[in-house]
Amino acid sequence: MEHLVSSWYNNRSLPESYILPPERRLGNLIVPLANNIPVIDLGGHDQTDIIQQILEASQEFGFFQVINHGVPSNLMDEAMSVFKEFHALSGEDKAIETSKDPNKSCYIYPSSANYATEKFHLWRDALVHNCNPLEECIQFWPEQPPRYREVVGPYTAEVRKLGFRILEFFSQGLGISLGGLVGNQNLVVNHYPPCPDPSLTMGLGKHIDPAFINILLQSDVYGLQVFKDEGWVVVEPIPNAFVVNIGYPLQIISNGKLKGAEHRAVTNSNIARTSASFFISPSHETLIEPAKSSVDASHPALYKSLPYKDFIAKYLANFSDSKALEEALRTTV
Ligand SMILES: O=C(O)CCC(=O)C(=O)O
Ligand SMILES: [Fe+2]
Repeated sequence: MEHLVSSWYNNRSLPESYILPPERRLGNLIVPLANNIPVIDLGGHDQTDIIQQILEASQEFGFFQVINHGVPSNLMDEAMSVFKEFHALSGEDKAIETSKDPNKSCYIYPSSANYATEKFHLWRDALVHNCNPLEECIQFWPEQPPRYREVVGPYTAEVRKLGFRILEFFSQGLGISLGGLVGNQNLVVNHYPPCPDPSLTMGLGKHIDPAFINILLQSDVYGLQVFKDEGWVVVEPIPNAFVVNIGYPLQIISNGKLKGAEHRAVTNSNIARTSASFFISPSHETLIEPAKSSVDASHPALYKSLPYKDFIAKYLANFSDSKALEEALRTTV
């Protein structure tokens, strides 16, 4: 646990191993606020209209925010509080609280999970655990802070319901049933402590998620950025909203119509930022391929057909190079 950033960062200058290579540095570039990422009201009754808005946002940005989504705001606030309390525990306590499952369905790591081999480290700690089936997983979750399970259990159950509702909108919009293809549902609680020099470091580098969708709880601290039209824009935190982004599998299933948007999380020097990603992913055997409804004579299949586990192997092998990943997944015609 000694490598967790939160275990050692206090009053330290930036260690060399956290400094990005020059071509990846942010410098003093000011990134503008994204003023047109759609905020979709899920409280309305016109399902066709909601589906249309979700599809348009996913085509244009791969990102949208949702409000009136049904997850109680006090549950969101309490979940964020216990996530912060968890990351404030000592390294020793974090080790104890994440070692309850011998099969390691709950774990914590610094940086990118490739700490030993990566060229530079990220300014981030991540707690990961499974969320489904809840009754089975919850016994392996942290018991510190004392309210962790009591709060995060109902929180993940509600976010899961929301996630399946959004997947159903995609299913109707794309003409394919996604609900039956779901496998893993897990929570990743990211923590980015205040950083001595945000211009030289990265919280979470540019990536497209490998899940169907991510339902992200951002705190009120800025840090999430999306790549749009050759530039980065900031996703503004909106009280009580969730950020939803689509991952590569939906880009492939929609035959490139929907966009798995590239995004990253930057650090800041004043205040810690905590975010919680709820990923809904395909099962290992699910064939990730353009849906028949997305392919016709004028829209030939752009992507190969791969079981999700093979998709993941290609994803991991090309993690740091999005062009190489796209090439590895594309058909050769
Ligand atoms: O911290 C954030 O806002 C982004 C998190 C993220 O992209 C991820 O967990 O995949
Ligand atoms: Fe992500």
